[in-house]
Amino acid sequence: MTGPDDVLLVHGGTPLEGEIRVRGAKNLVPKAMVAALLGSEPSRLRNVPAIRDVRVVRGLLQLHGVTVQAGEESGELVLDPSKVESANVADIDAHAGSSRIPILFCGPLLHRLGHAFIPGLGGCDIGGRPIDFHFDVLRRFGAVIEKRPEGQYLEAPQRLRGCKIELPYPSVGATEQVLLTAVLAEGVTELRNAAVEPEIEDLICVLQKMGAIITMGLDRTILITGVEKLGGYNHRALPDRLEAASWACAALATEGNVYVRGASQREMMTFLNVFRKVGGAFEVDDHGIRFWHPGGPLNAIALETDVHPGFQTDWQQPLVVALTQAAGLSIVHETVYESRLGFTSALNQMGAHIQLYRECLGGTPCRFGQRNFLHSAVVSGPTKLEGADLVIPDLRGGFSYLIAALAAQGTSRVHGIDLINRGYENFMRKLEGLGAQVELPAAVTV
Ligand SMILES: CC(=O)N[C@H]1[C@@H](OP(=O)(O)OP(=O)(O)OC[C@H]2O[C@@H](n3ccc(=O)[nH]c3=O)[C@H](O)[C@@H]2O)O[C@H](CO)[C@@H](O)[C@@H]1O
Ligand SMILES: C=C(OP(=O)(O)O)C(=O)O
Repeated sequence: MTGPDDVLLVHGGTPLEGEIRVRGAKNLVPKAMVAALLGSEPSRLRNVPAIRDVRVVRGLLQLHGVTVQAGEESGELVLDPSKVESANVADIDAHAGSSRIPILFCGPLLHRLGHAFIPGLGGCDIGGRPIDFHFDVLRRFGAVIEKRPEGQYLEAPQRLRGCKIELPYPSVGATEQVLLTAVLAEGVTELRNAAVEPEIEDLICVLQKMGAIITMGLDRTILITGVEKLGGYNHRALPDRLEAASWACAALATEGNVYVRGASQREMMTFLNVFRKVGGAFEVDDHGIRFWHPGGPLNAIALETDVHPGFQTDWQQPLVVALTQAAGLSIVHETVYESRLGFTSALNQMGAHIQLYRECLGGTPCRFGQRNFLHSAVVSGPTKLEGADLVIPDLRGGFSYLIAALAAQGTSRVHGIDLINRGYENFMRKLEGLGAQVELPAAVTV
């Protein structure tokens, strides 16, 4: 919801300089919290960022009788699932539209209670984002699913049973759905065409600490041998490679120099290669990565987003802003989400030259080719950006607009900044710490 407090004035033209810290990954932490539901003992999750997706999951867990308390160290949560109980449907429904994580409660709740109610999902509006794979796999385990006006109601008439599954596409969420369901199902589950993103590996580490038996094979195959009971875990969440890359792009686009404490090379190798090809400089040390613009022109590139180990789609939007400053024609082919380039029209209003196409402009024909989706872009640069009135469309698009406004000449009004809190911890404080000229209008109009 946007209101006067949800607008940020950004005075562009100042390079971002300094240091910020990233904590645990948005795309792992809420899922590790859900995993705690499967245990018979408390779990400790460390390196938890203060972002909205964590708050949403905390609320849903508490509704189901899980106590969630702050631990001893900063960013530590202690989750005790010993009194899991059914929650009131109206209370769960209050979380409708808030995040994509509620769908991952299915398996754990079916194991613990024999039933589950899942509200309508939220998440970024970057494509249709169906959940058919999730329900197909849950049915294979033996769940019965009924669509009701207020959401989805699921039952497990008997203990869920392991099965053989092949995903039509290596979906991150559907892979996690299988993992969180198979670990306590009877017998063995074989998952083919699984997603293998670093956050999935980290979730597998969490589950293994709880007592699960999971083997990651070659060729996207995962084997899970169901066990009778799981304990708790003590885990430090892997760092947020998506947030780290966003700050890297902000450093590049503003001709700045930002040290991202906590950023980890291993999970960012594909991004780092692309960053270097574009002309960005970086240096890795034991505690993080420094990103900077080394001076001179940036290079145009051809880029396709893909499932891991390809170029992560969530890196695409911030990088496109940096590409508006590169000399020549860059090609961006978005193959994961059919509508993730709509944010570029506002960049064009700021002076960028970005043309969208329905064709697959990269080397790989994707699921969206020959259909009515503007999913390829040609970015021609470099272009001077001017401040504008911007309305944030989604999480990464929102951060990209901040980058564009910071790189632009003049002042931008960025509306809907609260959306950024869903995945970027303390972004306002971080921006100010890096010297960004930003102010909330409340401070301006008083
Ligand atoms: C909370 C979280 O972790 N979000 C991430 C997760 O989203 P999420 O898990 O929702 O993304 P998926 O990997 O499932 O989606 C990938 C593609 O599969 C399609 N699909 C997916 C499920 C399904 O049932 N049917 C179907 O058709 C989607 O429409 C999309 O085109 O992985 C994405 C891909 O790395 C990231 O961009 C998101 O940041
Ligand atoms: C698409 C994203 O997230 P979600 O799946 O939570 O909408 C994202 O983090 O960029």
